[in-house]
Amino acid sequence: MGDDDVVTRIMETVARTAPEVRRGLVGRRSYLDEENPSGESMLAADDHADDLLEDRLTGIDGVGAYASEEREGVVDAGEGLSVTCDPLDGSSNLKPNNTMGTIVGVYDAPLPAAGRELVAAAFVLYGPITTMMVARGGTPTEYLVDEDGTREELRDVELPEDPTVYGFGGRVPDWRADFAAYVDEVERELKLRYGGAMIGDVNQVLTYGGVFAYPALESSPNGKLRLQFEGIPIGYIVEAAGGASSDGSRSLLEVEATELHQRTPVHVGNAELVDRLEATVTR
Ligand SMILES: O=P(O)(O)OC[C@H]1O[C@](O)(COP(=O)(O)O)[C@@H](O)[C@@H]1O
Ligand SMILES: [Mg+2]
Ligand SMILES: [Mg+2]
Repeated sequence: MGDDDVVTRIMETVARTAPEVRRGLVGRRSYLDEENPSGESMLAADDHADDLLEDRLTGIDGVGAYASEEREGVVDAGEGLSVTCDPLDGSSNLKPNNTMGTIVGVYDAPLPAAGRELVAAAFVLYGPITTMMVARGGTPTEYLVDEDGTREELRDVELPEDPTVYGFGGRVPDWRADFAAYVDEVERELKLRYGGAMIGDVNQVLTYGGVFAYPALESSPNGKLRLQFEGIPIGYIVEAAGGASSDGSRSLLEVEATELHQRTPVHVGNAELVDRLEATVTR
């Protein structure tokens, strides 16, 4: 099977697993007595989604490695492409029954790998309906995911030219002065839409235009989000939709990946808003 067919199988498999992940949320809203490699508490739902995705994705002929936010090392699955997952992005939203997602990256290289090695990226959004966004070279396509995991193509996604929304993570007193100055400008022009799951917040930016950031913090100079599982796939999708991504000084796709669980500041959205961010903050 050529790499292109393997990517197709990966995307079909993620879609087929999505309704199972969604059904598995029920009854898994409690925290385990465990931390993930980033030192964060894990919900039973994080663990369950990770196990499901690992099982299904490593079963594909042509997938050689699986890694996720929820496990320390890389699972060896033989020869082939490397798949990364954030099995549940925004899982602290499960308790208040709010939006969450699954983020997937496909790399043609051993992990950790930089953005230039990415061949496709996708996310599933568990909102009022289940949708999936897939980017593999061209403009991203949004799909509706049915209850049996089949996909119906909805639209090609390009960022609207007139942005309207913003959402920024982290506690405001923990923001650096340069980022706070940028926010001061942006909030005069756009309206706040922050839901606490990057995937939901980024999808609002893809829909309405604007900017999402989880910036460098005083207490955490590399921010919160993970480059491999979150930053690179989301940067790739937003850039494919005509927008831009940045760690504060360069595209997220240009950041070197030295550790599997390394963190990075994440800023994505309309190019003009990301350019202005880069001109305002120092990194
Ligand atoms: O609770 P905070 O600090 O606002 O963090 C929210 C951010 O953390 C995340 O939940 C991190 O992702 P995980 O849920 O996959 O750990 C993002 O989705 C979100 O943008
Ligand atoms: Mg996440
Ligand atoms: Mg997660």
